[in-house]
Amino acid sequence: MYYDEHEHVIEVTDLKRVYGGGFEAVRGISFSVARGEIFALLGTNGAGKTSTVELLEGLTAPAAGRIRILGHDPYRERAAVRPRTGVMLQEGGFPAELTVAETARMWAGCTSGARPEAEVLERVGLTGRHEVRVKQLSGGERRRLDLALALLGDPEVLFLDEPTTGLDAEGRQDTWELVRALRDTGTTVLLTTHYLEEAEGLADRLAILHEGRIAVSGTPAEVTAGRPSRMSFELPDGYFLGDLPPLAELGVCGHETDGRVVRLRTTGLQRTATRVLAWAERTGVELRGLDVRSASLEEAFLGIAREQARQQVREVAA
Ligand SMILES: Nc1ncnc2c1ncn2[C@@H]1O[C@H](COP(=O)(O)OP(=O)(O)OP(=O)(O)O)[C@@H](O)[C@H]1O
Repeated sequence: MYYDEHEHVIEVTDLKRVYGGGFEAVRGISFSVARGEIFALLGTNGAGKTSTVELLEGLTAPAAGRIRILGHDPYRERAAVRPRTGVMLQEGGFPAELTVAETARMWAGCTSGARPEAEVLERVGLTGRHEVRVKQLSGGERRRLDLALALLGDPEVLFLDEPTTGLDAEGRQDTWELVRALRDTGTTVLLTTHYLEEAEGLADRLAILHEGRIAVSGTPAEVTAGRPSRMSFELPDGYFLGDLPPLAELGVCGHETDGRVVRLRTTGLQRTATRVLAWAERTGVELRGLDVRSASLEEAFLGIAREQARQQVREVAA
């Protein structure tokens, strides 16, 4: 694996983006990505992911702050940066009448040092679809074509904006494997995604954006550390939450019930699970749909949204 934590291929400092009318979509964010690292930008809808990625791609100049891609300003020094980067946009927008092969050929014509089209189409699993028109491709196949075009120039830095949206489970796995293989040969990857399991499984480090700011960043383990784990189950007829041992004794820090379904949050999963199961055994009840999961990015994500909502309520009340 090629990974050099000292060589920052992407450096972002105090970045801001302001749209017409003065709306601040990106409000002073900073992060860096090392060579050979996969970095994921996550966030709620409208958090500012696409607005950030567009700045990194040099499509427009920031309102404030500094970006360096491979040591260059991607907007002012576009000619130095562009040939070394690959960009997979959310909507490729290719002519619908062209075939897959024609599209790749056209794109290769605009790409310096392009790899052979057939090789790149094979990498993304589009072999056998060369003569199909773009308009006849499924949504997932279109995403694969978008990815193939981003890879044509054998880029050092790859920007992927929601690369697996529209792909089925197998297509998603294939894309993840390909992205990992690229990373392992030294490609630096910055991706945005709505799928938390994608970031959890793929990213070396990530940042969760919320309303234009980075709410939390780090490795997936760092981001989930300290977040509660979850346990849920269904009680049999005639049993209620109050029949369980006291929640404090179970080490529970939060709970919800919905009829007989009980959801517990805990920072001591082993203790909680052991005591709940011991109670079930003693009482002779079967806990249906038993589900126990460690702290996950989903919990971190929901926690951030909850904290921000509470903050807003406090601000309105003040
Ligand atoms: N051209 C524009 N003019 C004004 N506001 C914009 C423009 N483009 C985006 N915005 C606003 O900026 C904010 C950030 O949008 P952005 O598309 O970057 O978010 P995102 O995190 O990529 O969201 P999503 O997950 O929904 O794609 C949103 O409030 C959006 O409405």
